[in-house]
Amino acid sequence: MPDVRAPAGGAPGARAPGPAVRATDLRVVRGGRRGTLALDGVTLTVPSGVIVGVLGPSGSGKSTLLRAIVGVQVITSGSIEVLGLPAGSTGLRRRLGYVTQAPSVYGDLTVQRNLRYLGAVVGAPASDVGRVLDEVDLVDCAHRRVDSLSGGQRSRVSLAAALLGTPELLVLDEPTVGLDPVLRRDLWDLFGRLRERGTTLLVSSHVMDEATRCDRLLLLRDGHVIADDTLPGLLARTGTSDVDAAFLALIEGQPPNGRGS
Ligand SMILES: Nc1ncnc2c1ncn2[C@@H]1O[C@H](COP(=O)(O)OP(=O)(O)OP(=O)(O)O)[C@@H](O)[C@H]1O
Repeated sequence: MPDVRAPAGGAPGARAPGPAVRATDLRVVRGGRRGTLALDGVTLTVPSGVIVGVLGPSGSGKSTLLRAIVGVQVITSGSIEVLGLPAGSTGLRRRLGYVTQAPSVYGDLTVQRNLRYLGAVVGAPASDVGRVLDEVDLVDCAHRRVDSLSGGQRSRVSLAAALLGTPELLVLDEPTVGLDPVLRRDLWDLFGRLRERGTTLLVSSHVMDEATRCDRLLLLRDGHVIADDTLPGLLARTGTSDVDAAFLALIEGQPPNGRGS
């Protein structure tokens, strides 16, 4: 299944008041009853109109948190509200864009046909196809089959699909994996432009230096949020000069498994 997304509803510029996401004491067990406690009492608020970086080591719960926010993850307890509605509500389908780590477009169709099809599914105007191709810098690849593209190009097609309909909240799970430094920079520039027009972005990464491009950071470890702060706030609080060092300083103050704060 491609990205579980939804195009923007309402008039341009009409944004939901209040935070984009509010989670309270969220617990998620993955893999059945005897499975893994992937999120363990997560409480957080994501303000609207900002870029929030969701950072943490592999297995810390980043994807699970994003899945819970877009409503594709069964939660065990707690609550999660997105754009003022319970996560997973039908009313959110047209207001969210979600890009997973897995390919989310059809390999045997051209880029343009994918976008036309996915745009029609979410009710985006036909003119959106040209706009999103331009935004992800894939105009020259419009008529190529997706399975002939490089990995980086393919992930930009998925991102283009998520931009169809101008969603209010974009949830991107490790969108820069496998991209070279130039493409990564271009993508972060695009995220900045999207933020300027009022979109809220939640972007997961385990590349800590991408933190410098975010307005706020959520640091996860073993299913816990160990920091929810701006980068300057985080560095000041930990007396460190980069996110890696801040992360280490935070976990050094915790018991094993990060069950401390
Ligand atoms: N389908 C699943 N069944 C059982 N356990 C799972 C499943 N998916 C994830 N988990 C477990 O849930 C925990 C959180 O995983 P999650 O994928 O959310 O982490 P992540 O921070 O996104 O990792 P990565 O950076 O490697 O993608 C991990 O312990 C993982 O092993």
